[in-house]
Parts: sequence; C-alpha cells; structure tokens
Amino acid sequence: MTEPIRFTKMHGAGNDYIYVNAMAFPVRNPEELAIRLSAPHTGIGSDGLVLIGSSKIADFSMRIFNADGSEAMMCGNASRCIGKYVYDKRLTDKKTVTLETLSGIKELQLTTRQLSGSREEVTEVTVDMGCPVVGETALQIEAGGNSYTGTVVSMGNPHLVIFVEDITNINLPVIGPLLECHPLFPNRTNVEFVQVLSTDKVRMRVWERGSGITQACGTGACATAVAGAVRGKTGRKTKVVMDGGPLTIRWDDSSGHVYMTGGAVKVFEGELEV
Ligand SMILES: N[C@@H](CCC[C@H](N)C(=O)O)C(=O)O
Repeated sequence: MTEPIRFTKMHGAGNDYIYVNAMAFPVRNPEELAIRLSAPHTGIGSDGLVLIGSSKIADFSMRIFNADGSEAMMCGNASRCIGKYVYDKRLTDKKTVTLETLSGIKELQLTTRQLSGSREEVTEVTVDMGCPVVGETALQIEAGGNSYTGTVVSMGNPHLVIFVEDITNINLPVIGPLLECHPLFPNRTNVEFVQVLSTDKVRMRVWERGSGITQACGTGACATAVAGAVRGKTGRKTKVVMDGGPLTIRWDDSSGHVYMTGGAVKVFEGELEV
C-alpha cells in the first residue's frame, strides 16, 4: 500500500532540499526516501531530504538526510528554509523560532515582508549557529597527487576549509570525493575551497559529504568564515559568495557564536506516493 505525502521543494542560496512536514506525514524510512527523491532523473532531484517535526524542547525539530541517505547533524541552509516554511504555512506566528537539531537547539530570527492584506512571508533568516569547534588550523593533507593545507572546523558537522590563490584552478569533481573520504576523516568530511577577495569577502565552492557539489552550504560558509578569521585572512564578518549566491556570516566576539544570514525560497509543492 502506498501513502501520499505532501512535500515542498525549497532552496537556500541554491542548496535545494525536499521538505516534509513529518508531524502531518510521518516518514518511515527517510534514508531510503532521501536517495529515491534526490535522484535527478527518476526522483524530484535535490541535495537531500529534510523532515520538520515537533519537539519537546524547542518549537520544531529538523532531521536532514543527504542525497546518499546519510543523516547529518546540522544544515544551515535547511534551518533558514524551515524558518520560512513554518511561518509562511502559519505553523507558528513567532518571529523568533527555536529548532532542535542533532547538534543542539538553534535560534532563528525571521525577517518578513508584507503581502496583500494581513499576510506576510519570510524573506530572510538569521540563524544563531552556536560556537564553532576549531581543530587543526593548518593540517597538511595529500590527495590526488597534490598537497593542501586545510583548517578543520566543526559547525556540528565536519568541514575542511582550504584557502587557494585561484579557485578556478580547482577540479572539484575530482578532488572533492578524495578529500571527503580521506583516511584522516573516518566519518568523512565536507570540503570547502576558498579564495579570499578582500578582508570581508571570499569566494567559496563546496563538495558536500553525502551530496557532492552543491550550490551552497550554510555550515560550510560558517566554517569558512571562522577559518578565515582564525588564519588571519578575514575579519569577524564575512560575505561568503558561493555558486548559488552569498551568505553573510558574523562571528561574534563576546559570545563566540556564529550568526548566518541569508534568504530562503520556496520552489514548488507536490504530492507523492511512498
Ligand atoms: N548543506 C548543508 C549541510 C548538509 C549536511 C552535510 N552534507 C553533512 O553531511 O555534514 C548546510 O547548508 O549546512
């Protein structure tokens, strides 16, 4: 017996996921569904699947599955999209929303614009991403016959940030998977290549663990900004420009928290049999 579930395709800076309100449509096998729906030709096509649930300790909860079905601890772009989803669909009327994730509770600040009548929609969300955990700042790593210097940063999920002179010289489809699965990272890692444009602006391309090249990564943008500050390449506020657009990242001096600001966009909705 198949059951219909409603889904919404959304993106944040081009990082696209399929969102399901699991409070209304419980999903029994999200790992398998993420693989099936993310497939570009035989599914909907996406970077993965996001389940929005209830929570005993926050307003809502998030579970995020990569396109290969693996579950991640955190997703920056999805947390902004969930802010838009729950407000625009009137699941809440709060403009400060708390979200339970596998990497703790995140606070979302929603910016809205007026539509016709009394209706509003979310245009932008700032997420308190909490404190980063900085590992080795200048890790020497060999892959594909080349030597790289990377900075290891956890934003709840793992990132390897590599600064390069010219990002156009990076063959991401080849080097991305080699670094993702490098023996130094038994749990695999997300990989960011970064070119510094100025002390407050960088260009970044990402190879995501479990999804490959994506247009943007929110936790990756945060890790990039933190690595830039730690390595003395950028200040505490950085615009991180990715293939799908920019995110503004601020690493607060006094609290040590990282704040990520960017848009969230609904693409389309539908119903499918699972
Ligand atoms: N795109 C995300 C991160 C998704 C999870 C990541 N691929 C992992 O496995 O850690 C973001 O916007 O943060």
